[in-house]
Amino acid sequence: MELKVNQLSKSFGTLNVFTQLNLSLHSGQVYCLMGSSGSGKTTFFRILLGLEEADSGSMEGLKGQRASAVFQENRLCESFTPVDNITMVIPGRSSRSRKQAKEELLRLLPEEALSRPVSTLSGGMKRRVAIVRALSIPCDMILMDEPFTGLDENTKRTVIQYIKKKTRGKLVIISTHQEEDVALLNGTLINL
Ligand SMILES: Nc1ncnc2c1ncn2[C@@H]1O[C@H](COP(=O)(O)OP(=O)(O)OP(=O)(O)O)[C@@H](O)[C@H]1O
Repeated sequence: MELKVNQLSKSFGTLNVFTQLNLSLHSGQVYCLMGSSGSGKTTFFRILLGLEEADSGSMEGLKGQRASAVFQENRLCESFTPVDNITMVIPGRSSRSRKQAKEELLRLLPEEALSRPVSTLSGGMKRRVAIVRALSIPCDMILMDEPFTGLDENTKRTVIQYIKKKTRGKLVIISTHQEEDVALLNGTLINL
C-alpha cells in the first residue's frame, strides 16, 4: 500500500498540534516517528485509525486496508491469560489458534508467564503481550505507539527482531523517543 498524507492539520482549541503535514509512506518500510512529548505522535496515529478527525488536509490509500495497533496503553484483558488474549484475535478461533497463540508468545515470553492472568505480569511482559497481539491480527498497516516502554535493552532487541520478521511487506509506523531505535529497526525517520 501507499499512504499519502496531504497538508494534514490538527489543533485542539488554540493548540496547533501539527500544521500542513505531508508524508508519502510505503509498504515494506518501517517508519520511526520521533518528536518531543506533545508533538502529536499519538494524535497522528489516532487520525490514521479513524479515532480522531483532522481539521483539514487529506489521506489517500487507507481505503480497504486493515490496520493493527499497539496503543500507548496495553489495552489487554487483564483477567485473561496471555494465551487467551492472543487466541481471541486470531481469525477462526479453532483449537489450532490456541497452539499458534502459545507459539507466538513463547518467542518473547517465558512459558511460566503464559497461563496466569495478565494482571500478574510485569509491565514489560504486558507490553510484549500487547505487541504479540498486534502482530497476530491480519493487517496491512501496523501502528505502534512507544512499543518498547518498560523493556530492557536485550529484550528490546529480541522484540525488534520479532517485529521485523512479522511485519515483512507491511507498512509499519513506530513512535519512539530513542534515536537508536531508528537504526535497530532499519527505519526511516519521520520528525514530527
Ligand atoms: N482530546 C484532546 N483534547 C485536548 N488536547 C489534546 C487532546 N489530545 C491530545 N491533546 C494535546 O495535543 C498534544 C499532542 O498530544 P499527543 O498525545 O498526540 O502527543 P505525543 O507526541 O504522542 O506525546 P508523548 O510523546 O508524550 O506521548 C498535547 O499537547 C496534548 O495535550
